[in-house]
Amino acid sequence: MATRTVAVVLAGGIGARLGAGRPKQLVEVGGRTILARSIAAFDAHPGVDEVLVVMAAAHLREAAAIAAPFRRVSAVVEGGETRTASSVAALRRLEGHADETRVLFHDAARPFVDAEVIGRVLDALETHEAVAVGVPSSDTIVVVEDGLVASMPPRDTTVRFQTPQGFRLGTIRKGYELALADPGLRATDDCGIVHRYLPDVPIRVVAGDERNLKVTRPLDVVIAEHLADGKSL
Ligand SMILES: Nc1ccn([C@@H]2O[C@H](COP(=O)(O)OP(=O)(O)OP(=O)(O)O)[C@@H](O)[C@H]2O)c(=O)n1
Ligand SMILES: C[C@](O)(CO)[C@H](O)COP(=O)(O)O
Repeated sequence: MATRTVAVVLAGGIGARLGAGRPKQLVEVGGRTILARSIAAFDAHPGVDEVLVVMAAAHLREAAAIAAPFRRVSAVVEGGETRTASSVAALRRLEGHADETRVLFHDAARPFVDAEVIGRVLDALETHEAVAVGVPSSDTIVVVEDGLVASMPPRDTTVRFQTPQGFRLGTIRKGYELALADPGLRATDDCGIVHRYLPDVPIRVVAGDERNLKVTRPLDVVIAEHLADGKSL
């Protein structure tokens, strides 16, 4: 049987930083919810077989209604308290899938992910077990400890991570198995799990896109409306 590809759309957050009074993925930009836009990108991609949506318990019904028209959505499942817990909820749902399955984790809050970015991740998964998406930073990135600059990596060695992040299912399962046994577990993304708990697994970084922004704060909605209008950045 051909290797399957599952896209996990992580929509389990509450959008505290946006402060819209409801989860930001339920907010409309250009007349369509952020969640619908994110699901649509994967549902329409020829390399994706199945889309799994993870949503906060209180909004499962709204998410199911938004997901209903998309034919590749297999389920809308309840997430957890943190993004990490929502990724784990998705992995539990994928327990019956083979280790070689390709799995893409995407922030529902990035509604302008496009087919080229998704395609680059899938292509890189042919040769790598873990793949990240990055864009160059125009700012200098520094590591700060106790209010003091601890290190300044040369800017041309840094990128800003976006999603989707892609993995062979067996690899990310193993990473989370080790992570969940660590009482000090803290991670902001799924590549962070592989980097920390499976340090021998190389994570390939492919080019992202500035339009693939994460709607996080009110200014991001202004930019998202601009992009939804078909305008360029
Ligand atoms: N418990 C959580 C927290 C976050 N996410 C998802 O992970 C993505 C990135 O998270 P973030 O931008 O931080 O979203 P929120 O947690 O909703 O935002 P905030 O931190 O401002 O509350 C989002 O699509 C969000 O819905 C999730 O699935 N489950
Ligand atoms: C996964 C991510 O989008 C990569 O930049 C980011 O780490 C998510 O962070 P958030 O605090 O959950 O928005």
